[in-house]
Amino acid sequence: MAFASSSTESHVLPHIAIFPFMAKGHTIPLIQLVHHLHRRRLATVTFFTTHGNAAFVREGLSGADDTAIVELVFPADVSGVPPGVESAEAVTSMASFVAFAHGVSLLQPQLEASLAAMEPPASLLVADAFLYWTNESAATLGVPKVSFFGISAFAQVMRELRISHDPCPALQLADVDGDGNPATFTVPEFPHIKLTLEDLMAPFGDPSSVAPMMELDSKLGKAIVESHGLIVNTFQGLEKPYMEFWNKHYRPTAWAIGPLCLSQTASSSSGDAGRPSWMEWLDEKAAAGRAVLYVALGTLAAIPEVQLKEVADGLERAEVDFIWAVRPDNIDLGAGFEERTKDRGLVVREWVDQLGILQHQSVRGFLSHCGWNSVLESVAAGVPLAVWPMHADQPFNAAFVVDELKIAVRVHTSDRTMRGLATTEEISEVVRKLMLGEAGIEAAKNVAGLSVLAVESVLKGGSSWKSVEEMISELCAPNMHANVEPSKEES
Ligand SMILES: O=c1ccn([C@@H]2O[C@H](COP(=O)(O)OP(=O)(O)O[C@H]3O[C@H](CO)[C@@H](O)[C@H](O)[C@H]3O)[C@@H](O)[C@H]2O)c(=O)[nH]1
Repeated sequence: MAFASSSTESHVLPHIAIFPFMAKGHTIPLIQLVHHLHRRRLATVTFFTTHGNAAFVREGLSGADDTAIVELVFPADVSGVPPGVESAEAVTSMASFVAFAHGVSLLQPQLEASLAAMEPPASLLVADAFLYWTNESAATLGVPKVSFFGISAFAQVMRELRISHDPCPALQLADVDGDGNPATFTVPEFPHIKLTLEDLMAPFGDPSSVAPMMELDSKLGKAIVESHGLIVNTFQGLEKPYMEFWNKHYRPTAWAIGPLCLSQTASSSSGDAGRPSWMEWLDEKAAAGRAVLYVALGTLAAIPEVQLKEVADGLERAEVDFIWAVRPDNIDLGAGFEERTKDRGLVVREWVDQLGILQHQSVRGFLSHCGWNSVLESVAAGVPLAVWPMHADQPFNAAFVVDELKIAVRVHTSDRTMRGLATTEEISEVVRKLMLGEAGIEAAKNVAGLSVLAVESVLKGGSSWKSVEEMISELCAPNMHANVEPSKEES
């Protein structure tokens, strides 16, 4: 228990090495974790990245100024990875995502050399589950290792239950019902949860990539099991049943330490750049008593232009006020769209402070692809969602926020697959339901309650506040170095 509650400088602080996967949605929460550790003086941190990602990381870490940043050299000539690509956002298909994850694994010798030279030695390595090979590095150097995966406890549990029940063959043979709805699998352990084949297979991307993605998935699943712990960016008030289920049936021990987005103070997230023009635009909307929809569809999925034009038409038809953080920045949203909607809408083609936008008093709804960070930020800000899952863990998140938490309405594609088109009519209808309908009012009421719990969990004495301390206390104890084999006992 040497490092518990180390709020004074008289302790020798543990030294934590943190290595995120090179994708914004995976790096941002670990940057936020550094701010948390820094603010509470719980540890000193060395943060690993590559040259191509260093500017983003340095900006994110400003304010946590005693953090050491180590820049590794991303390997050149990785088959299937375009030259110069060092972040998953630039990867355009699941096949190249697998190649990219392999390219990242080639950083192993550099990581190990750096860890071996670290002074003082690392007390703990926190690494993304996509960096499955870091288990071996940590074991070689005698350092305990914690996995971070960035998904919800719900998705983490559903991922395991999918493996143990394997309902996919039966669902493949099942017919759609008379209304065209796909067959569902009822999760026996949580009978209120119903999942479709699409929900279960979307984590592996388009059908042609299923085999290599499953192989990667099993490597990272094994790496999680063989870690000394699992960090989950969530909080008990949101996901208690799933955290308890995980800790009862699976290993390693999982700690709920979020929402990490609330760890980053305003000064560390907005820098010195002053108030951006879109925040001033939102101020004007608030002054005029207008409710604004925020639209952002993630950093990873490359959404075809034809689909984004449907979104634009849908927003125009819905006649709601909106701010849309669109990407890629050069996308064409259709002739005259921005001009025709300029009194109601604002299209932003830069990186924005998403949490800042969601926390703005004028923002009353979020049309999201349902990435877990976006969901948590929306919950933290008390903003109800319209969710349109596209791949990875997103369909699990959508089922959770729509069916269980009742804080969101669902966007459906015309063929009910993740790759199908969400039409102008669908976008318009769902957005109006969220911003103007009964469903939106109900979702807003529910999310407001969760927002209070989110804030409480990260305040002094809150469940996430305590979990961070417990994790460090348990894993950075001096005797961990004598025996870093994770327990093989089934719990
Ligand atoms: O202009 C922008 C755009 C994005 N963000 C932030 O970028 C993050 C995006 O994360 P998320 O909403 O989770 O989306 P993805 O980047 O798509 O996340 C990937 O990683 C997540 C965590 O593992 C998964 O849940 C998703 O399915 C996966 O696509 C959030 O913190 C946003 O606030 C900004 O701050 N400014």
